[in-house]
Order: sequence, then C-alpha cells, then structure tokens
Amino acid sequence: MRVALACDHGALEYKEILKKELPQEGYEVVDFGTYSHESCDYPDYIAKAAQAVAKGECDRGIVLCGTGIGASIAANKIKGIRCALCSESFSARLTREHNDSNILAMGQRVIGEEVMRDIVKTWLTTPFSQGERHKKRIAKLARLEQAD
Ligand SMILES: O=C(CO)[C@H](O)[C@H](O)[C@H](O)COP(=O)(O)O
Repeated sequence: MRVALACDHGALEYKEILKKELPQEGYEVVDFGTYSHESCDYPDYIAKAAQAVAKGECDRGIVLCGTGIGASIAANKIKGIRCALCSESFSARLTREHNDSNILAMGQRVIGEEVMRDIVKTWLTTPFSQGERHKKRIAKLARLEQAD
C-alpha cells in the first residue's frame, strides 16, 4: 500500500516518525512535506497529498497539523476525499468500516506518540465493511460533491 504523508510545522515530528516506521511495516510512503519547522500554511501541503490520493497515485493518506482540524478541513476540500480526524483508535476503526475513509487526520498537539501509532495501525489495517447501508451513504456523499 502506498501512503501519502503531509503535515504543517505543527506536526513535523509525527510525520517524520511515520515516514521512518511505516516502511518497516511494509508500506510505501510518499512525503509531500512540509520538511522543516518553519511556519507554513497547512493547505499547501495537505492538498498535495489529498490530490495524490484522489488521483489514485497513492492508496491512502495521513495528514497532520497541530490539532488535525485544519489538515482534515483541507483534505476534505478535494473531490473524492473522505478524511477522518481521529484522536483514538475506536473512531479510526469505525471510520474505515463505515465511511471507507481514504485519509486520516491527526493532531500532534492533541495526542501522544503511542496513541498516534495505535490509531495509524488500526486505520491502515481495518477494511471497509462493504455494508450496503454504508455504501448507500458514501454514494450520497459523492453526490454532494457533484452539487458543487
Ligand atoms: O489548523 C490548525 C488548527 O486547526 C493547526 O493546528 C495548525 O497546525 C495551527 O493552526 C498552526 O498554528 P501556529 O500558531 O501557526 O503554529
């Protein structure tokens, strides 16, 4: 699985942890930045990762900022993206099973390192349930994008 990573200056450390550790678990990572602690604007980096997922260049994406909120808002502006902001693994599992989320957002200023790892592991390994009720709802989400 190829995973797009992106962050702003508020979450550089967690992005670097994932960049180092995910390949050890067999994931390919593509790093869309940012690459330093210099203050930057999260939409610039998050959009690149989200576009890569939307185009099918990456299978999934993980985006991070201080709270995860700005990152999740930015990712969800891209057509075809269902980005879920998670601070615990229960939601990470349910958003895969129910929403078939293709991007995970987290906040480095909100959750600890081990919680972050737990969320990522759960989110990457949980399949979509394929439930008909969930497929119907996801189709309705897609139709909302068409209304733009
Ligand atoms: O977008 C955010 C808030 O939801 C992120 O947490 C950003 O990382 C944060 O706004 C950055 O704040 P800073 O004061 O510029 O470091």
